[in-house]
Amino acid sequence: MKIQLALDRLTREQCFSILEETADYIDWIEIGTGVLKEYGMAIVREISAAYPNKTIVADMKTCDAGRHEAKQAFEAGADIITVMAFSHNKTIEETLDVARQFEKRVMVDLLGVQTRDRVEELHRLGVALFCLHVGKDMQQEGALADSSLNELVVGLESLEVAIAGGISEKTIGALKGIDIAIVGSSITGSSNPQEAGKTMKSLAG
Ligand SMILES: O=C(CO)[C@H](O)[C@H](O)COP(=O)(O)O
Repeated sequence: MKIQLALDRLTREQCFSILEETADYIDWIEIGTGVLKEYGMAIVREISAAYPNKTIVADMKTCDAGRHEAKQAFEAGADIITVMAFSHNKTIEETLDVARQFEKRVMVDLLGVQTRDRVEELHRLGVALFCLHVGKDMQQEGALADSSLNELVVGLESLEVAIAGGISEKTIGALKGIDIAIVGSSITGSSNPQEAGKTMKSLAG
């Protein structure tokens, strides 16, 4: 399983310092939505230039104006952008179209999606990378990401599946059938991000 490190609620300096400590243990770098709102596409340009061998995920959480936002992020160096599952189909189609032009990818964030109907529809539209997601605010009520979320996508062909939502050293080992574990605060909030990243990588297998 790959590790996607989510850089959320951090300054530019903290992002770079954590990346320096953890780069050996992570596969994909996610520039979190809050970091994008603070620093814009400049930080996508900086991180993609500093880490040319990593896959750069810009957590745009796009839900409208898909063509524009996808172009903006891909031009800045993102390899993958996130788009919300509830977006209009036109938004999904346009982001997929731009991704094809740039030879990049779209990850559709299933935050809030509870039934397979929408997932199947998105799959028919050409979505091949999904993120099962328990949001930060849901986590405050005790919800955490686990393999049961996989029911939303199981059986759909030619998919890669990521999962996010409070993944920790205690839970990562039980994530069955998942391709990418998105880990944020368990690493970025640790007093020793390097050690936390190393442990996560070894538990991810
Ligand atoms: O997309 C996100 C929030 O919307 C986060 O990147 C994701 O939840 C991972 O962070 P954490 O491990 O701290 O939950």
